[in-house]
Amino acid sequence: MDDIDRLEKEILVLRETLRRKEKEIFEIKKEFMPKLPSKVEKEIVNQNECAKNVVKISEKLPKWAIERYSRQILLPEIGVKGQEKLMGAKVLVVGAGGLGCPAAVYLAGAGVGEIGIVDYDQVDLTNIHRQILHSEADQNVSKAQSAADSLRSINSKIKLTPYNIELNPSNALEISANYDVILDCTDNVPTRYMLNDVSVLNKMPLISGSALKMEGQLTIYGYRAKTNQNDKGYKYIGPCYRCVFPTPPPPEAVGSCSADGVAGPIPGVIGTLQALETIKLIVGQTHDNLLVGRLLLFDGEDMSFRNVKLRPRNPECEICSESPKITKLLNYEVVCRMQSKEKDLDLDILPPKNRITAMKLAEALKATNKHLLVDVRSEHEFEMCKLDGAVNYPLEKLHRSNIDLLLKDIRDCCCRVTFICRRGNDSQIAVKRVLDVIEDEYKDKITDLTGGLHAWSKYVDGEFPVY
Ligand SMILES: Nc1ncnc2c1ncn2[C@@H]1O[C@H](COP(=O)(O)OP(=O)(O)OP(=O)(O)O)[C@@H](O)[C@H]1O
Ligand SMILES: [Zn+2]
Repeated sequence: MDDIDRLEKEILVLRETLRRKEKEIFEIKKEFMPKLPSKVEKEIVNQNECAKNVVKISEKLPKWAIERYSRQILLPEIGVKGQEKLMGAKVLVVGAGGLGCPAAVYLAGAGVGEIGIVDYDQVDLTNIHRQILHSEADQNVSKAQSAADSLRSINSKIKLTPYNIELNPSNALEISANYDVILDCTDNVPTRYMLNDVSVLNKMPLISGSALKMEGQLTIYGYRAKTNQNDKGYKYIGPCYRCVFPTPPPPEAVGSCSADGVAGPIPGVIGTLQALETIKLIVGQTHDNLLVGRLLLFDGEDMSFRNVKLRPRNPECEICSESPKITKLLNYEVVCRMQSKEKDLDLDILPPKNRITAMKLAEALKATNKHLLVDVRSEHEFEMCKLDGAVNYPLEKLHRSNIDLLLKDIRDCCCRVTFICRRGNDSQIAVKRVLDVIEDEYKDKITDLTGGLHAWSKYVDGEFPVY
């Protein structure tokens, strides 16, 4: 009996050992088995499903896009949704110059789905210090084409359409209708008014930049936002360009890069910020964060950025009011009384005897050294390059009060006098002013150099710089 008891006890101990060993094996196996969801674990699974939804959205963005644009997708301001919007957006950049080049670089870099670039001009050596999409090898190539080629090398995943044409009232509405946003990167008043009217008529925001000398400006015109009060669903928040500037400025008050100069980084800063505003607008930032109803002023001399409030939207505005007077595009060169393209037009205000060609002047200068050359360009330009022996009387200082000094020079010289400028128009104005006051005996001896220093460089001395 004792033996039976002892054996039964041994079996119990062995069973206990077996259970323990089985538990150990179970614990080891559990590490490699999927967990069964508890209540808490179920919630985690649900969250993961939400995460899966986010992943599902981001699945619209292919791997290459997530990798390529990751640095901006990481920003809460852009994120996956913002990137999708950027990739679906169509932006028209008008002008592939100082502003258009940097603006387009950042738009292409950000992956804006379609970029149209309009410019009628060809690349010139004087452009390259600021128009960063063009290189020396692109001289005389269409700017629109050169810009599109450079942008393609920055981002081959986007659609680029170069328009090697002048945007004008006959084509502007049709071309821009293919886009969501317009960037005004041009340099002339008629085109500014036209782009404003295009923006209002086609209901698309206009990101407007300008840069001259050491200063730049930036704002957004024609910005509309969703509203519930209105059946149409949208209303204007800020002004349009006409609300702020109902009438064009007088032609003489308008400067240009070719006449007044510009430091390359100025349009670089403004064009870059045009791209930033465009990106913010596309990803859906509200007007509080955008330059709507305010103008950003950048002064490159003291490095200040200022915001000034713009005039509010004009309820009587000719184009963006409830009952607009302007319902189609106009002839903006006539309305603004100025040309959109800088053309080498001859003022032709002098009689032929008071004009001399570059070739004739070269012969006359060879024949005698008693020929006074009066250069009426600015002191700056005169310092840049001048004809041998020329004296400088800038046109802006050539008024009745100080013209006497010049008349004395002419009388003392008692020989022929030729007035010179860059293209041959200011020199005619100077000759006219002098002819109006000088004695008759000197009148036949006074001429202007037809076509100015550009003609001198073309017909006499190819080494003379053209700028
Ligand atoms: N209506 C228009 N259609 C197409 N392109 C335009 C229009 N108006 C202006 N542009 C373009 O806008 C660009 C403006 O560039 P930017 O201000 O740097 O001046 P630019 O004309 O290249 O140089 P510069 O004044 O020194 O000769 C130019 O390339 C010009 O050809
Ligand atoms: Zn308006």
